[in-house]
Amino acid sequence: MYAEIIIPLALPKNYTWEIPDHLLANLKPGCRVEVNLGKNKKYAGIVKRIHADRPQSFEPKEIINVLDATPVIQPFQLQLWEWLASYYMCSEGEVMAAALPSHFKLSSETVLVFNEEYGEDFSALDNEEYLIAEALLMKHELRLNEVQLILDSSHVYPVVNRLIGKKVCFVWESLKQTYAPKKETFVLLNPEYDNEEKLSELLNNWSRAPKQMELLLSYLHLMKTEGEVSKPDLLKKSNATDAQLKGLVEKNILRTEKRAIDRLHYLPKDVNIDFELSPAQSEAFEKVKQSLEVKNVCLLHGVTSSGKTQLYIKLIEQVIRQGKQVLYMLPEIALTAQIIRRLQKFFGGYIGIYHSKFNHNERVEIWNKVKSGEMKVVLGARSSLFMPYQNLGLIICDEEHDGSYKQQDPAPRYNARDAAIYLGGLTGAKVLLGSATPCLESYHNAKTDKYGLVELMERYGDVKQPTIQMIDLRAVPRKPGEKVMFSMQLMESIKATVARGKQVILFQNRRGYSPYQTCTVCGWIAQCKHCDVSLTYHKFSNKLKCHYCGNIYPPVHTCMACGSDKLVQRSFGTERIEEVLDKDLDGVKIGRMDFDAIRNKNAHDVLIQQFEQKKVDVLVGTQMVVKGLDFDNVELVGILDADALVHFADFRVNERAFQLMEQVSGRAGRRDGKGMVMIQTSLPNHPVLQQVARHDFVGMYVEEIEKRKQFFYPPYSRIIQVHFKHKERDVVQDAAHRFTQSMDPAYGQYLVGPAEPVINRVRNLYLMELLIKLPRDSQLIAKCKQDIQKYIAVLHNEKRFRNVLLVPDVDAI
Ligand SMILES: Nc1ncnc2c1ncn2[C@@H]1O[C@H](COP(=O)(O)OP(=O)(O)OP(=O)(O)O)[C@@H](O)[C@H]1O
Ligand SMILES: [Zn+2]
Repeated sequence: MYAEIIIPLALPKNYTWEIPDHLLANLKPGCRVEVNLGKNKKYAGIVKRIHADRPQSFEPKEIINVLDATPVIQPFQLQLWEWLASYYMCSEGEVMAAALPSHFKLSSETVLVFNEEYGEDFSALDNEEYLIAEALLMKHELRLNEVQLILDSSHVYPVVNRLIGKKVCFVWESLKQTYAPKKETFVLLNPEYDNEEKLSELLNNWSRAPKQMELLLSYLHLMKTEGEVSKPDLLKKSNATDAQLKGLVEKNILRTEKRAIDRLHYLPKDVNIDFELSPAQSEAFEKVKQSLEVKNVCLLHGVTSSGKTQLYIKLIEQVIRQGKQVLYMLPEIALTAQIIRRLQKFFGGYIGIYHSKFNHNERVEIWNKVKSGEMKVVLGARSSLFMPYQNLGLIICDEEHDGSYKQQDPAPRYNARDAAIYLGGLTGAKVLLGSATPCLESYHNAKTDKYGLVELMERYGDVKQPTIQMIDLRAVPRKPGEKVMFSMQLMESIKATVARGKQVILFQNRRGYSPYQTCTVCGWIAQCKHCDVSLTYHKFSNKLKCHYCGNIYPPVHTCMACGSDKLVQRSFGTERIEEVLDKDLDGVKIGRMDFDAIRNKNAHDVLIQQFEQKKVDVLVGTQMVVKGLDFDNVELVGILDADALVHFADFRVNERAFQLMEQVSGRAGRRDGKGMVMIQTSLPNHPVLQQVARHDFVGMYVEEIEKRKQFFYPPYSRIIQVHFKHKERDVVQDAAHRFTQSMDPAYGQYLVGPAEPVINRVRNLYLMELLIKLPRDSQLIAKCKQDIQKYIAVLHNEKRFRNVLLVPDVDAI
């Protein structure tokens, strides 16, 4: 017998291995096996299929070992992988690499790291495990080939697998930045008193220390209302002292525990929904349910602050009461402590968070609990699609328009929203897409009855949509070539808003201090040596940075071309806005939310919390401030440079600009309806700005969809973009033209280009692009994908083009 096995590499096809007789009985699809590839490379691969067809063209090797007694991957997951690989034109191995927590991925290059928490007591280990554990304790980390030297080589993988299972060690993830979760002390009740009888006995027989009793009662109350109790919170709300708490801990009634704030598994498993939907929300809720009875996918188009999240919560409740699981997907950056807390309040310990920035142990723990069915709700970014669900009933894809659902690099370049719909089909789960600004493709699918459509057009609590005011920058005096940062109206409004105790959000989609350093004499612009882009000045670090390749340069004081010192900084980023505000607004607290200020997830959450608690008056930010945040005191939103949003050579430019502006506007006036949005622009009559001014999503849709039809763009066509990269410009250009010629006979009418992109060099590689716009004919699309693969291979056979990188991107955005 033979097995088709997926190994985590970009091989065009899955390889086949022979199954030795003694392993046959234990082998099932979805189990991991240890296999050899080439001379001495070893991998843990996943068995996809067991069959009796001996490969014709090569002599198969034998599987070395079976690592799992039961499958780690279920059939529907294997089907999802297969679909992703074929649809997005990559290998199943690449999907596997993205889908599995590193824990499950072993290869010759794997580094094992000792888990300090395990301690030094190895008495529970067998001989071989003990040998490795000892070596790990001494050396802290070991490569798998070192393990091989210690043990007889045929045993390595199973032993390592057991050690990981016992948490003696874990697999080192080289490229992931480590996420240090914020720790806080939490207070827990000794489980002995979880039982009513015991608890009342304790309380009734209380003799001394009335303060301690009071503290205990506060604890019990907080536990009921909040679901979990942190020490600072408890002491503050009960007006108690540290010593009183210590007393209760010494009596073994309460316990304290230091843990990460977003680890949730200690929460009681309890569903507790204590709010009612408004009439409009109830109507939408019923419609969503009806629609999902007849359709597999429903789009909920609800304006900002209409309470979509509340509606999801009610739906989740129903699904988990039916004993099913729910996946709640959000764009990575929107997965904040704010939304976690909000859901945790209702679903306690039933909810698990799956975040790429959590460490492996936590991720594996959630993986296992989803598999055992203990976890009912998974809140996660796009990779949460890959969890081993048992009984998935519902997938919610919130902010479904968000571009970050599409993975750019590396493969699989999948769109998690679309993959969620496929996953729904495989598992029988219904899919709810939600957004205040759906993407055109989804809205089109809803309008043409492919999806259900439910619209919720009013904000919760009788609150009005924010008023939009255009500020015409052409009327603002300035020096030629200079950009206006603040018009007088905007500055005055900021001051007045803050003076009323209200908060402000300012949006500028550029980080750093200034994106151009230019010479006023000769026009020279500071540029990256490796990329065709101008360098952004960062004042805090006093460096020039390339936002494409990340290279850092010292600041320039004289023009590199003419030597003049007449350099100016044109345009402005968030850092400069913050500086100007700091100078101009006395005593006003400014916060900045962008990639530089928010290096880790923690800083992001801390800033959101400071803003919630009104410790920050004005929040300046990039796209990050746009994503689904719910603040109750924001009155003014300023969009500083709307022109930059509508000036892009891309067919989605208007759709994107509308989404960004409508979403950021939606942060204003969420409680009292007094929200005001000021948009600075020199194009106040631009159609998109007018649509934003009227909150007219449908108007934008009607206008844009017509253009998509006319110019044959999605949703009317399917696009595949082929990227070419090489360090020599003429090689990459010739490669792109040669490739296009080979595609031309069959697909000529669908090809656009090849052409150089606006930024034609990144990281020392010159770029070319070919756009293929195909009719929505699945056979033709499948054939085209095959042909692309074929002609990539043909091109690579030619010596001159051997090292040209060709990357197909299906449904590129
Ligand atoms: N039925 C309700 N009962 C109590 N509070 C509600 C209700 N509906 C909405 N809210 C509150 O109104 C605010 C806005 O709701 P929510 O954040 O769910 O809106 P949203 O539609 O998700 O907005 P956005 O698209 O801007 O993220 C929240 O603070 C929420 O708690
Ligand atoms: Zn660069």
